[in-house]
Amino acid sequence: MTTFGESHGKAIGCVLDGVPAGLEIDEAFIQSELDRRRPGKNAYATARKEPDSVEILSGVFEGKSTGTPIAMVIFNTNQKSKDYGNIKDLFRPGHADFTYWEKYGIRDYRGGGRSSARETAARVAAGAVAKLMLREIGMKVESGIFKIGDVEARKYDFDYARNSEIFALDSSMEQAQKDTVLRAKEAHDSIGGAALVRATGVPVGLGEPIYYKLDAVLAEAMMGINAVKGVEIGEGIHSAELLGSENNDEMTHEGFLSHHAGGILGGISSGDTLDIKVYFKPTPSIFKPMQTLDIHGAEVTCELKGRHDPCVAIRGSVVAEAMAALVLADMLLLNMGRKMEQVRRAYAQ
Ligand SMILES: Cc1cc2nc3c(=O)[nH]c(=O)nc-3n(C[C@H](O)[C@H](O)[C@H](O)COP(=O)(O)O)c2cc1C
Ligand SMILES: C=C(O[C@@H]1CC(C(=O)O)=C[C@@H](OP(=O)(O)O)[C@H]1O)C(=O)O
Repeated sequence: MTTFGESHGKAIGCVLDGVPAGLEIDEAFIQSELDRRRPGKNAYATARKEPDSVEILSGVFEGKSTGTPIAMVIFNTNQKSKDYGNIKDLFRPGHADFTYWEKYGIRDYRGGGRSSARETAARVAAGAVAKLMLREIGMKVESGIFKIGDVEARKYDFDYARNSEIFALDSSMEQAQKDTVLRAKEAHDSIGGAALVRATGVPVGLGEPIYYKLDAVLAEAMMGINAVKGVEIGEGIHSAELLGSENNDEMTHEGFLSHHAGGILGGISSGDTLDIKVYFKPTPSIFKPMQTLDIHGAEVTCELKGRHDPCVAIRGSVVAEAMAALVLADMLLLNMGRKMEQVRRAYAQ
């Protein structure tokens, strides 16, 4: 996948290459995935209202993939770029303004340009196609928010079906998480959070033993999402506190007796459910005055306008799902023909 476009430009989109021919492309499903990530839906998201209607430009004929690049476009409709005039010459603390300016010497300051997570809509469109492919072989990728600020769900048991309201299932926990977001928002501030991405139906054998380990590739894909600051697989950093006897997943004919490895051993999927925790920092653009520098090097106060998410983890979790689906789809294709019997079968006369 490659993406293009800026937050306040004409459009954003993606080109997805390598999709096998003959995959049924359910456009309604792709749109429904975009609707889950779409901004402007509720009090927990940025107020920027974008329909995020996706249009397929190529690679699909009579409802099926043709094996050629699938290009998709989403037009921007609600930029309100005037609100960003006051950040033209200054660097928002915590955002990419400073580094883009230093690196390129030119910056589309309207809503962060290319550094805005508006771009992630295109990833969700591509991820939806990957999900369609995974679906055909019984794989599913879902996510839920397990932590907002210090409000953390103890058991990660989400109602994935309510996928536009992705908080913990436990209703008192969900309320506490929602209250935490609204409190931060009312204080003109923002709050961090974390999502659990879960893939089920994953076959044994995805991921390469050394250079393209499944956990390494997933971590790179997750860290490539705006505002992601940490990724854990399975027990993750907590495993550093455990004894081997506590952390090992013992095996029986019924399967693994526990789930600390998170579905990956030696960089290769074990056939167990895949568990990836993705940690998002708080939204950098907040409505409290902050000290910063301008492009001339003067110390100035940054007072922001514009429309921003109070907690990026909520919509970010949908992006994390898309990235996981893309990685898994890649790994499925990479895993073809790794045994001579598969090669013989594929080329049998
Ligand atoms: C779904 C999503 C929505 C986001 N919304 C905002 C936002 O409204 N305002 C903002 O300042 N940052 C937002 N961010 C985060 C910035 O895009 C990100 O912090 C910025 O590009 C700097 O990159 P870094 O945090 O990875 O260093 C969002 C991130 C995601 C994943
Ligand atoms: C528009 C979206 O989210 C945006 C992500 C974002 C950022 O800095 O990441 C900043 C805000 O928009 P703008 O680029 O206009 O400042 C958010 O509204 C979207 O997700 O579709």
